Amino acid sequence: MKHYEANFDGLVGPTHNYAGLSYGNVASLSNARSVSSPRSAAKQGLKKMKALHDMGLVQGVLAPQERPDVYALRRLGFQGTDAQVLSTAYKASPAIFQAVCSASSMWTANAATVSASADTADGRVHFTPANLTNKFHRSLEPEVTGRILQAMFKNPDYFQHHTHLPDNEHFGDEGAANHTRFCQDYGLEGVEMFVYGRYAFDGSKPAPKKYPARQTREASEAVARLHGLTDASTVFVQQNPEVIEQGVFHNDVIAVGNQNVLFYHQEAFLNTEAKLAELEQKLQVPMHFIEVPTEQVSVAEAVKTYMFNTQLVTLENGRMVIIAPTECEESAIVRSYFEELVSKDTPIKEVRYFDVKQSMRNGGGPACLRLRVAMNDAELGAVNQACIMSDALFERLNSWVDSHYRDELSTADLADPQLLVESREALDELTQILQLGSVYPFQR
Ligand SMILES: N=C(N)NCCC[C@H](NC(=O)CCC(=O)O)C(=O)O
Repeated sequence: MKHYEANFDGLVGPTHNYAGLSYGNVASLSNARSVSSPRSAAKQGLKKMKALHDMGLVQGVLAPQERPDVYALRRLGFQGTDAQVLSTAYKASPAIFQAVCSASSMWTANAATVSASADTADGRVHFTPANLTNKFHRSLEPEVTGRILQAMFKNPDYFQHHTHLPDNEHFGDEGAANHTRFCQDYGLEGVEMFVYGRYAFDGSKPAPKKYPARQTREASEAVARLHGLTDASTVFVQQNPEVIEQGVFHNDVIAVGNQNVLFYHQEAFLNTEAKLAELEQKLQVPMHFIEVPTEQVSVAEAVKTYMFNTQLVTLENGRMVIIAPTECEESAIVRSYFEELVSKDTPIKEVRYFDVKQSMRNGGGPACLRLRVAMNDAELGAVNQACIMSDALFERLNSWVDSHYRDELSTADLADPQLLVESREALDELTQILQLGSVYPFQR
């Protein structure tokens, strides 16, 4: 039996825009109101997916959500035809209006937490969509995310889907961005590391004061319980509140792991030494802990370049490759750090740079764009094959983007009622391409 770690990347939606919606996310705030290009954003994402497919990895596609979210506006009391709802909301409350237009579901590292069948009590792959309660625009995602995941991972013999956690900040859950699975091999039992920013029910514990800690310890524990993980196969680690204050709004902005490698910044965690010792002891496999010292790369430089928001993937020959954004190549500090890293005695042997600038401007690097699912042959065979990248699907999706996406979008363009029509036409066709069925509210 073979085992894989598949990456399911979020397809950028037709309303991709920069609205400055994420307090605590430096890039989102500093690029607010810039003009975006949904077409080139979607194509940059597709190029990365195709490149990983060409590297011999299993690559999948996760569909975006329906935006503008007219249903959310109706829940908030805006009435009339869809066009009237959009125009009255835009005039009455542009900030709420922009929030319901965000294409933020593209960052599928926040779509869900996924546990491999080798780790779970019932031997199935478990999925819990993230509730994303900390940001209104992201809290609109979990229901449709759950439906899309169920349409992709349908077979109940292999896949178990949970409802997202209660929609309250006490159980704020941001999904796989704060979760990393370590293992010797993808098919063997691993240890799942859950990283949280604060305790919800204990105010005496450390927490950031300025920027929000989006993930709570209680949420992480609830997901581990739902997935049937044992104490022996989990480690709960708190993020250093000081890095949250510097723009590390998810742990995947400051650390990335794969198999028995953890690549992380010196300041990423609290109680680092004891927690990493616990991880290694539970995994019972020697770990490569690659710690980047502050004196070599500051937290600010790491946040600016997203050197940890990288994908660490294992090729068939066993070599690990870092998939990094071009911002890392453009930084003399980070580029030379990587040059030195690949010459050292660790499994990481190469760095490949990708232009995902359209996503980076909203604080989303290569790692944000993908959801990892470790699977064996039988599980992979049970996945909806229309969602698995191939040369043909790459061509098909590129021409789909060409025929439906705009070249440019400013925040004012979001109020154009035609954008809703275009978006729904695009998504309707997409559900046929990816064979998802009627997952969107407008289709039900
Ligand atoms: N680190 C990971 N895994 N994901 C990145 C998510 C970026 C996203 N940005 C936004 O939602 C900005 C949207 C705007 O400002 O228009 C967020 O902050 O939740």
